Amino acid sequence: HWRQRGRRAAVANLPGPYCFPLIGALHRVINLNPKNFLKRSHKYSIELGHLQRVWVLNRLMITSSDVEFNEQVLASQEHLVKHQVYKVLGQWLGNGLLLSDGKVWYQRRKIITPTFHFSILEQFVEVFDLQSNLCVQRLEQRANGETFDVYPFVCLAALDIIAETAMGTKVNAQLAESTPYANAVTECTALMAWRFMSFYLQSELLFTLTHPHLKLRQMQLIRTMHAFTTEVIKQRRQILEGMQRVGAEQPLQNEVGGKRRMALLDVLLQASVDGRPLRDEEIREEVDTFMFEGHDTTTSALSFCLWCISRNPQVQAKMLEEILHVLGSDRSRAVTMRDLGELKYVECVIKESLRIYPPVPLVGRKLQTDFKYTHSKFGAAVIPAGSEILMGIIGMHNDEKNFPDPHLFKPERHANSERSTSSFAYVPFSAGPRNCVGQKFAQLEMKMLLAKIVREYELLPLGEPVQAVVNIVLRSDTGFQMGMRRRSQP
Ligand code: HEM
Repeated sequence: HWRQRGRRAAVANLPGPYCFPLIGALHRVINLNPKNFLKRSHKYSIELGHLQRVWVLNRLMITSSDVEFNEQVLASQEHLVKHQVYKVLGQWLGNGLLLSDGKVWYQRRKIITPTFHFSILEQFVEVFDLQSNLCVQRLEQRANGETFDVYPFVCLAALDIIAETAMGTKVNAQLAESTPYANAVTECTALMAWRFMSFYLQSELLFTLTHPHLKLRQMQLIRTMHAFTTEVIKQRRQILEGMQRVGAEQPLQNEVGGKRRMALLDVLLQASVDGRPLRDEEIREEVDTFMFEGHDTTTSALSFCLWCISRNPQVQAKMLEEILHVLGSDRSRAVTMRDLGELKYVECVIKESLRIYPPVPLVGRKLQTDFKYTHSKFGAAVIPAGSEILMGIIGMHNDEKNFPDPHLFKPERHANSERSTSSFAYVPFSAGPRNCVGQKFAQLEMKMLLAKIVREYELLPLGEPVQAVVNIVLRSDTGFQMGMRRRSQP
């Protein structure tokens, strides 16, 4: 119902770049790429402030690293539809929780939230423990004091972990005989990350027309992944039905190690919406979403965190002291959920790394209805329906108004969770109704891997510094370079 003139008047209270007739500020977005995105956004933010209106063609974008504004968007129960940029992932993830909206999202969120219950996470800690041991073992080849990139090691560990917990199936990403599925997940993630940051490659049509061979490859990869998850679901459903027929109390048995352990998939198989169970295709969308969201983000988080630790020897020493105190030095003892709960300083280290390098640096919404807000500087106003809102998590986290000396790595900031500013100034997992369902899962997984790696190896400040780039999730253009040396056994 908004006419162009009305839309302009509605946001006239906000600053923004000069907009040419018809094209608007196209010049500002057309040559954005993963490498220059963060620098440019920072520069624009200094020039014009944290909250801006940007017209591109007839699209109205509100870019905001303004805590007051973002709090109202994130906390809203109404403005939950994702920005269209996420559509790049659509052919792989379908209507999974990350991309869906409306009733589908609401119903699935209700089913999925309890899958991350404490008692289920506790079983996953066993998977974290065993897969982290494997990661530590694989790092041995690099513990020679020479520079290397830790990213591939962490990525495969994260993939193994999410596959085993989400599907109850091993994909052996960390072993030599990795499955085609695991390879397809990593290749497809990289391909989509590349498309994500290009203004025109986000469109499926333009991508197909300009890169037909890559489109074909993308289709092959998606086919491989869908075939695999579909088969896992089918087998798991058969087992479940078989067990239910014989009336077993604990219906599912994990084929690995003979332990009874639920997978996220099992919860989905047993769930129903409006009295009907979820169809295999719907379940597949959720499993695929976990596989993507659950490995790419944690890989980014862990890689940046390890890099920060390697550059801050005092932090590392303090971590080691806590780890040895809580876990001891006996490598054969399994680390439990309770142990992880006691690693308070490690938790602060993770939080600080997520502050400086949030794996999801920005989140976007597309307004379906008008968004009314009030702001201490811009007053009470409305952003018209149809507008796009891009919220810079990384901008808020690195703003000195929210965190003094924002570039300093200071885990102590988080020690006594006192905060002078709004809790919405620190949102690595987003906030409000569409926050991350996997937050607890991710924190436990990270604690386990970091604690085991730091207990075994000293991380050395070798190689180039990280250079953050936005590739769906935050990555580093220079990799995550460091050295490692085995610690003498205490
Ligand atoms: C350090 C690791 C992680 C970070 C920083 C992170 C961050 C986020 C953020 C910021 C969002 C909101 C995205 C948006 O609004 O566009 C989100 C959503 C989501 N995350 Fe995570 N995440 C992490 C790990 C995980 C893991 C391990 C899982 C699954 C096991 C997971 C599953 C999801 C799902 C399903 C959503 C969509 C929720 C919804 O829209 O209702 N995440 N995550």
